[in-house]
Amino acid sequence: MRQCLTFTITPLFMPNLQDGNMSATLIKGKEIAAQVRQQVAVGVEARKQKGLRAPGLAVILVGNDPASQVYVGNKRKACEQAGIMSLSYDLPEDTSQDALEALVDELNENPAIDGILVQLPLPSHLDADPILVKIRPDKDVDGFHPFNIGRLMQRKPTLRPCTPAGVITLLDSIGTPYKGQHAVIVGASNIVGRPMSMELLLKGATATVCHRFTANLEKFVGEADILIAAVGKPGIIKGEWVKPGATVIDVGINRLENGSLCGDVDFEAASERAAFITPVPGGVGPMTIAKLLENTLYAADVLHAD
Ligand SMILES: Nc1nc2c(c(=O)[nH]1)N[C@@H](CN(C=O)c1ccc(C(=O)N[C@@H](CCC(=O)O)C(=O)O)cc1)CN2
Repeated sequence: MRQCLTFTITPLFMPNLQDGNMSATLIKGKEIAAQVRQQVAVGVEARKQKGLRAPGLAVILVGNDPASQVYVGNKRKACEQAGIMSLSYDLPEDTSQDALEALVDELNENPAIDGILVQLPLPSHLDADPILVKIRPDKDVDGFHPFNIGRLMQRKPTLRPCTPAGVITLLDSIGTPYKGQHAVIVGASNIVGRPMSMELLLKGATATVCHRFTANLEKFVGEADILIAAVGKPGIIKGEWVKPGATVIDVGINRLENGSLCGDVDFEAASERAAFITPVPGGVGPMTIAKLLENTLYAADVLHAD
């Protein structure tokens, strides 16, 4: 029986009920992510005390996508702060499929590496699927490999996709009851929407996934006790659609022309109706990185314990 690493997150807030007017309480993902990262740092230090090596993460970036460069830079910095050894591979835009797959093969065999991460999206001439399948499932700290997705489907999650796992930690932090609640996920991507629906099912919520062919999105959004917006279109969720008292988790990170970031939800209007809401930036994004570190420590402690 494999051991399971569980961390406790301290709630950071109380509901915000002022003069009978509901204005949503902010779920401060950045602060919760800092707690998770601190707990990972403690776990890494405990390994060192036992004379074990630091967990190792290989981070592969292909090309020059500016957003990916920011995310990868933040992942490497977070590794350093937690005491995780990170190996950086910054490959040119014209890297071939064969070269990338050969690098994954090499890292699969490297005993100092517990996790391999290929930053997405890849340049358009590369096919991500065969590369992600090549990563050994026990080193797949992104949780994208069919084996790890299958484990999640079977209620036996091992390495869980980082963003949905981070959303669950945020929902747990506010004491979400799940059972009897209707969770509506808008967006059906492999990275977020689909695994998010599985995570919420495992928690006992009734999960509905909406996508680009869904007729009457407003109706589904209006029925959501837990609303997860993961589309990547600024303001696609109107504030007045939100069910009063709902929990709104905005996974969308959209960069506007003026350089500022916004989510998929019309934040101001939704805050008037929701009980809890995540901001963008400072909500789900930092949790993705915190969960990556948690997965890397789990791979080292549990999957590579021998
Ligand atoms: N291999 C992967 N590729 C991608 C993933 C992933 O989980 N694995 N997810 C996204 C991007 N992503 C992680 O890589 C990611 C996105 C956003 C953030 C974040 O912290 N955002 C900040 C704002 C940062 C900024 O200034 O732009 C926030 O929301 O506060 C972290 C990770 C796609 N690719």
